[in-house]
Amino acid sequence: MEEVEKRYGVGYALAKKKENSFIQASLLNLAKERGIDLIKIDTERPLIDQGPFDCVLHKLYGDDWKKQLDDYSRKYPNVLIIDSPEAIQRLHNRISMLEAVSEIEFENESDSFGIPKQVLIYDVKKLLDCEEWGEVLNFPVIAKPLVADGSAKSHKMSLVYNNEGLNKLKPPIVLQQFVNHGGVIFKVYVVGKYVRCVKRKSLPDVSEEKLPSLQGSLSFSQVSNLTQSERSDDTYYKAMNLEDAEMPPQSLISDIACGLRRAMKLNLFNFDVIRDTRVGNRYLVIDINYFPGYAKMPGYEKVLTDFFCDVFNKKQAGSLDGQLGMNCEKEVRILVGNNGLVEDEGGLPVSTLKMEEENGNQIHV
Ligand SMILES: Nc1ncnc2c1ncn2[C@@H]1O[C@H](COP(=O)(O)OP(=O)(O)OP(=O)(O)O)[C@@H](O)[C@H]1O
Ligand SMILES: O=P(O)(O)O[C@H]1[C@H](OP(=O)(O)O)[C@@H](OP(=O)(O)O)[C@@H](O)[C@@H](O)[C@@H]1OP(=O)(O)O
Ligand SMILES: [Mg+2]
Ligand SMILES: [Mg+2]
Repeated sequence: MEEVEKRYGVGYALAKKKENSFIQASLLNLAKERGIDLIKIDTERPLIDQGPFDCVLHKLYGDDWKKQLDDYSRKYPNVLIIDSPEAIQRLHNRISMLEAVSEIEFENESDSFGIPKQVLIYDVKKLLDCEEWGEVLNFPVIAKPLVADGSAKSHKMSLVYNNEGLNKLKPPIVLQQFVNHGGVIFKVYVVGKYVRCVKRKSLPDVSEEKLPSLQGSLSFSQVSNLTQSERSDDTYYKAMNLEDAEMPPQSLISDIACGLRRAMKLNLFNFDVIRDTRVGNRYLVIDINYFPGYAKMPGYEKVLTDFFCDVFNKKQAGSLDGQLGMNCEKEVRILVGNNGLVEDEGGLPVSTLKMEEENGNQIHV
């Protein structure tokens, strides 16, 4: 008798905008060819009445969705929820988000990494009382909403040059040291053990000489997500040349990616890194996002399909326990290049790195 190929169902629950960008025919077709069916979860109906799926992929907010996932896991203990809502939750707060960076164990002699100095401001009184935070931070600072819940409001930032610029801010906010970084940000996309680093344009440096002449503050939102035409209207960004920017060391990026994946127990995220121009070999993680815009990576279809195949192969081999293990494989492919949003160089693989990680007892994907 002919053996029937086993097929796997991945249910996805995404906001409309995300669904429109991520769920492309090219992804659906490639996954299908490899035995994986991506099936839309109807968020208007109870999750518990749908499927059962082998895996649930999701980016939705709120307690109701979390409860639905919990109930689903109870009913179908074998379903893989990628990723766990509890693990995703820490990325919804800009303090707990960056605490993950300090949980990375890491040895790298030539480069260092960390996060910018930052202070949590809950009320206007503390905000205007510069003595409260002035010992930690110097102007310019960036004010970021504490909550990162995917709303437009949560992306509204201000670059604050002086006391006058503080007046418009609405706590709770995180005041973060603005660090000159040459106008280039590195976005590192992680999909399980796969890591890709791309360059994007960022805020330009603020010179110490110019600082006294700058007025109040500058409001902005998702600068590194602007399209070419949106940006070219703005003289602000014209001076920067992305091609000239040197990439960060690959070993450093892969160490941080593996470390964050393990510390956060997340498989699908990206993080933003800047290089402190004053120090040169010091890198700072400034933001971590759950399930970012993968569709902007050329070839994302294969990356995601490989990831699903890995997960299901391991599941079939009985080496997954319903939770995805977080150890990095010894081989981590790092693709370094620009991505489609800016000047696209196709992101060809430049090296295969050997990692010194022991796999230990944990299961890994
Ligand atoms: N500490 C910092 N020093 C210098 N520039 C910074 C700093 N923090 C943020 N920026 C700039 O502000 C931009 C937005 O900050 P951040 O990434 O925290 O916001 P976000 O809205 O969460 O972004 P995303 O769209 O990636 O989710 C960064 O891409 C970078 O250009
Ligand atoms: O669509 P979403 O709401 O998930 O938007 C995410 C966006 O991806 P998109 O490109 O698909 O819009 C991401 O862009 P890149 O980092 O990949 O450039 C980043 O801005 C996230 O912070 C956003 O997530 P949020 O913080 O708002 O939850
Ligand atoms: Mg960011
Ligand atoms: Mg963000």
